[in-house]
Amino acid sequence: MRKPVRIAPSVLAADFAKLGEEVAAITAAGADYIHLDIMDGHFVPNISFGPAVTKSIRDYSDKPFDCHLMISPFDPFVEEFVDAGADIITLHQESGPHAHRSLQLVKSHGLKAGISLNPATPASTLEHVMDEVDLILVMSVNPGFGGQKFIASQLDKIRTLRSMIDASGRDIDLQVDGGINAETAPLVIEAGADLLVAGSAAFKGGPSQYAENINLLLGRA
Ligand SMILES: O=C(CO)[C@H](O)[C@H](O)COP(=O)(O)O
Ligand SMILES: [Co+2]
Repeated sequence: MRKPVRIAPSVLAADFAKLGEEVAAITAAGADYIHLDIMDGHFVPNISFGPAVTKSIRDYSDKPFDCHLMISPFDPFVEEFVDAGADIITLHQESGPHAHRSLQLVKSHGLKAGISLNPATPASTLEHVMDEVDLILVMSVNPGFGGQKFIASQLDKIRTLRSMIDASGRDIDLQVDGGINAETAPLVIEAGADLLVAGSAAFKGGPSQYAENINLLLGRA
């Protein structure tokens, strides 16, 4: 049976000068997870923030911290994110040669382990790690920046992954990230996604708009 669709607002689009308050406000507005985009200026062409900032905002929400690590190497930083209060840590399939080992490393800390695919990476690359993953993240933009346009070719990949997850019989979240708004959210949900990341569309208009933004994305408006 399909899980209810949930929302993980990305704080990349929040006001960084008041990040704690922003996290509290988006939690109160109905966020299911808090999505944290970690960028290193090496794996992706942008730098965001790291474990120290993650830890500093941990107490502003009681929702799971969903850490999307766009970094290479990945393994040496896992423990710092565990200590910072991460609940889910997602690596990129493309960020190193040992994804299976990296997933096991995350799980060895008792956390949920996710794996993400860039737009050019096929679903089939996950065939042999299905037993290790708790979350699969389909990037519907090239990672590195918020506010980009949704890449429609990823809908087929979402459908393929939905079939792979259903066939596995395992409880795996199917997350989509990048360019999610009121127009694209229904498309990815129809294709099989059950966890939506939204940065710009969740945080637009300031705190008074956050609940309305989330309701719109989840089709409740
Ligand atoms: O991982 C990301 C970028 O690499 C972000 O989570 C994503 O881009 C969210 O921003 P938006 O909803 O504005 O596209
Ligand atoms: Co992200």
